[in-house]
Amino acid sequence: MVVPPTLQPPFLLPPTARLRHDPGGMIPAKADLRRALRGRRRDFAALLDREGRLREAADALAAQALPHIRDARVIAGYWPIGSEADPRPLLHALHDRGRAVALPRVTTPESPMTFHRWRPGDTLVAGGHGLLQPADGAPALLPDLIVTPLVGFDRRLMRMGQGAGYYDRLFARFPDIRRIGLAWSAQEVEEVPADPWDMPLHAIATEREWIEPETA
Ligand SMILES: Nc1nc2c(c(=O)[nH]1)N(C=O)[C@@H](CNc1ccc(C(=O)N[C@@H](CCC(=O)O)C(=O)O)cc1)CN2
Ligand SMILES: Nc1ncnc2c1ncn2[C@@H]1O[C@H](COP(=O)(O)OP(=O)(O)OP(=O)(O)O)[C@@H](O)[C@H]1O
Repeated sequence: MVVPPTLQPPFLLPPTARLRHDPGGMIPAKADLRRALRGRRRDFAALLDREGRLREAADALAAQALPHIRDARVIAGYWPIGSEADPRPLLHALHDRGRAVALPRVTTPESPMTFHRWRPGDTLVAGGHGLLQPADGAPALLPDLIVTPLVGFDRRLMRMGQGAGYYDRLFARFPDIRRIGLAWSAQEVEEVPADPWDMPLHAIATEREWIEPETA
């Protein structure tokens, strides 16, 4: 029997968290907000692009994040798709400083995301959703810091991603690994609707600032 994806068990959740907690009838809110925020991110990146400032913004993002994450030894980043905050200058800077850098690889929706070594110039392989991922031969690495792309975030350091659950499941499995979000400043909202399984980030970098609990 083929089980529809929505009925597959969320394996890592405690039984009480399996039913969506939705006291105020908020379930559509998350999907609506995700759509709105993707639109806002696209508009913001398009504006930067029109002004010829995308590279400058990516450099500013790297400058905000680098001082706070350069102590990590193995950093998991991501290869940007669409209008995501561009972490590439940051990944190059980390590599230049002798850090190991890894990129995510996903296969099926159920399989956990894995991380594989990336070095400048490595060939990446097309995955679904426009993703470029490390090739089969790239060695798997266990990061001590994860840099995650965001669709939206708030000052409590709660995040919203693609909604596929890859990062949620990863964070539940490795709660001790530092979780740093990257976003364009335009992706901030007053409050991301949080589900029981959502784990806050330790910090967020935008092209404008570094946001930590003390400064939030
Ligand atoms: N750059 C990047 N790499 C990543 C992720 C990500 O969000 N960004 N992932 C995070 O999980 C994993 C891949 N999973 C993904 C799951 C769903 C969609 C997705 O639904 N994409 C939309 C396009 C969204 C947009 O235009 O912004 C789609 O295909 O319709 C993308 C990636 C690992 N690698
Ligand atoms: N710890 C977990 N174990 C198993 N499934 C999980 C876990 N956490 C979340 N999920 C599932 O992942 C799906 C995506 O959740 P959510 O809408 O919160 O995504 P998100 O906040 O955009 O994050 P992501 O970047 O991980 O996609 C939900 O269907 C949820 O049931």
